[in-house]
Amino acid sequence: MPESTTSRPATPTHQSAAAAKPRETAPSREGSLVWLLRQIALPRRRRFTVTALATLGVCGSIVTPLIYGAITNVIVDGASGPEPMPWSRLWTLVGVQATLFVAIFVCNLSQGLLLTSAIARAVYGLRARVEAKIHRLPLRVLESGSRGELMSKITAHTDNATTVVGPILVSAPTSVLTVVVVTVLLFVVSPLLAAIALIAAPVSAVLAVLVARRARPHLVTQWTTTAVLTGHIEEELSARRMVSAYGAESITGRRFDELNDRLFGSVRSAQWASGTLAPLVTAVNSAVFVTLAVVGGIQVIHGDLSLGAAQAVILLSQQLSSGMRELAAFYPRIQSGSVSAGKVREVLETPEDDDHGTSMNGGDRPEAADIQAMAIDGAVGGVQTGRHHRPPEIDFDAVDFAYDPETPVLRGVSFTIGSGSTTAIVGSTGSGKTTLTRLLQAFYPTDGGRIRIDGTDIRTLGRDATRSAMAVVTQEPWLFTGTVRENIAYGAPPDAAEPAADVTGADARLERALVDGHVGQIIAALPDGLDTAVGHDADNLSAGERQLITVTRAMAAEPSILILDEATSAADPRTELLIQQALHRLRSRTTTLLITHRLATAARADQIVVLEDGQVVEVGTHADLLAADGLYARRCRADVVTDGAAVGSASGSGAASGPTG
Ligand SMILES: Nc1ncnc2c1ncn2[C@@H]1O[C@H](COP(=O)(O)OP(=O)(O)OP(=O)(O)O)[C@@H](O)[C@H]1O
Repeated sequence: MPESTTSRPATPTHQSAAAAKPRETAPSREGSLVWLLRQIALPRRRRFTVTALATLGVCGSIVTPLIYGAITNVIVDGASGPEPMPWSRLWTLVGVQATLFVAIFVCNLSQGLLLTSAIARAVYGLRARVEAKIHRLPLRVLESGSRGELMSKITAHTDNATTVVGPILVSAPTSVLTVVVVTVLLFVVSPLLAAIALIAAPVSAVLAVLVARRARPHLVTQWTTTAVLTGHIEEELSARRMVSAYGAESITGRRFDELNDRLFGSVRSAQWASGTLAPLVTAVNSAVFVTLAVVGGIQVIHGDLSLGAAQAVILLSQQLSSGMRELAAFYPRIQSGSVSAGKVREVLETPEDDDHGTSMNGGDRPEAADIQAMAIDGAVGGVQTGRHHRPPEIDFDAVDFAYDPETPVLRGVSFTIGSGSTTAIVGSTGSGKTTLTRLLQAFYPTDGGRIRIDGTDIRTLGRDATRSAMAVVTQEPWLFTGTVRENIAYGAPPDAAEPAADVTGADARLERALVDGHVGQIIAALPDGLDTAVGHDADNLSAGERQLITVTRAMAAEPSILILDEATSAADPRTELLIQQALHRLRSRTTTLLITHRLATAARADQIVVLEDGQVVEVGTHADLLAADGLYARRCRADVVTDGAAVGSASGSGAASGPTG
């Protein structure tokens, strides 16, 4: 739902690296292509029509040299023989030839159009499947891979893989058909000339294999480097201010140059390798062509062959060589396509979250309808409509978790957040606070223990039902390209079940959130108010403004569970107070998990959980914890010393009195 950005760059771990490797061995080249054709699966009738049209086109083209030959013979006989010129026969042949040209044109054109549109549709579907799959991949897989590589798989590799579909389905079979039929015809017309013409075939095939073998490693390097370069540029753009601040342009520039050089080298080598094929095959064919012309001419002089037949042989041999050239060029293309098909396959065959298969709990997972009913009843909330009656209770029960099996992050964490209450998690850096929120959002399964929402294990609820109840605001607010209004309304979409009927409801939620979020003043100061465009990095807004907009978006969602992870860290104390007051008003409808380093903020929560080194060391209200004089109390005293600001005494606890947030 509204926001689920994580605030920390991914740290690859042993476990995640293993998870990122979807298969031990890369799929075989043939395997990838067969797999790709299965994915593309053009409709049978369309395939049949395209094949029939292509076959007719090829047959028409093959017949034309024979008709040319017949026309030549009629003219030669009519001009030099005793009989007068058979004009009607000549015009008939010319008419047949002209009709054939038109028919070939129509067949080739309609075949090309039908095939192109069918492939474009199939690619559209394939790209959509890859995109949808990305959302179902376990987070570990996404965290461990490079973003550039993933982007390449979704865009460039998907496109490149599908460029081989047309050649596999149509060009290659029609080229084979041309070569076979032309060879047979050549043998019928003149076995000697046919044998000479065929010399080119094995030579071209051997050349194609040798060239493709040389090109393949360069193609692989080209694709891998393109992916790394894309990732590097993306990273450079998103961190451009930091890069400038540290004067690190030369460092990133050097890395860019290095990758650019590598890409240039691999592209040049791949093109050098595959570029030699066409001229080599053409040279072989030219030699064969000259030989045919000489031998055919001698046969005509000796009267062993008519002039028309010799002409037909030469034209047929041209068709033979162009068919073979196409087949030779097909091989490197297949190589490049198969590399890309393998990459796309890797994504689509990566095992998904358990959640999308069977529940870890086996058979006791509720049906979708049950979950919906629970959501409407308020059991798992109803973020989008605010239909829930009672915010849920959340129970962390002996939760263990590790990103990397060697390094436990959470150990036996247990605490309960009462319905409609606010629990603040405090603890040192790296103690596991954000990790707790990620587990609650079902981004990772727990290694031990349970997390329950109103008594139901979230693994039983399923990922989507669990998250549908939540709104999350992190310390690094995520805004998408659009207007401020769209960014806030993202949290309050119309009811999916009745979108038309709920437009007013969504508007009302948006208005309410604007008032509650206290963003009115800020929005009024923006050039176009609510319609101010927000760029990708929201550079035109301050960090505090961005946070305020994301908090407002979360409010517009009217969630039954609200997760605030250092959500107001960039806001000034007055703005923070306003946000806290607004969040306080949500309290009766929302169960809140609040992560903060500001103890003054934590002090106002109903319950404070102190986390140290992945373990709960203290739980209680601000007053309880001060009275216990443990770690929390010591931190409060240290805060007073360092900040000069009192967090609050036991008697003045904000737990019951103040706003939360
Ligand atoms: N995606 C990840 N992969 C591997 N290790 C991670 C990942 N995210 C966090 N960690 C590690 O888990 C531990 C707990 O991190 P977490 O973000 O939960 O701490 P935190 O208490 O929220 O810290 P902070 O107060 O700095 O935000 C840290 O040691 C961190 O390095």
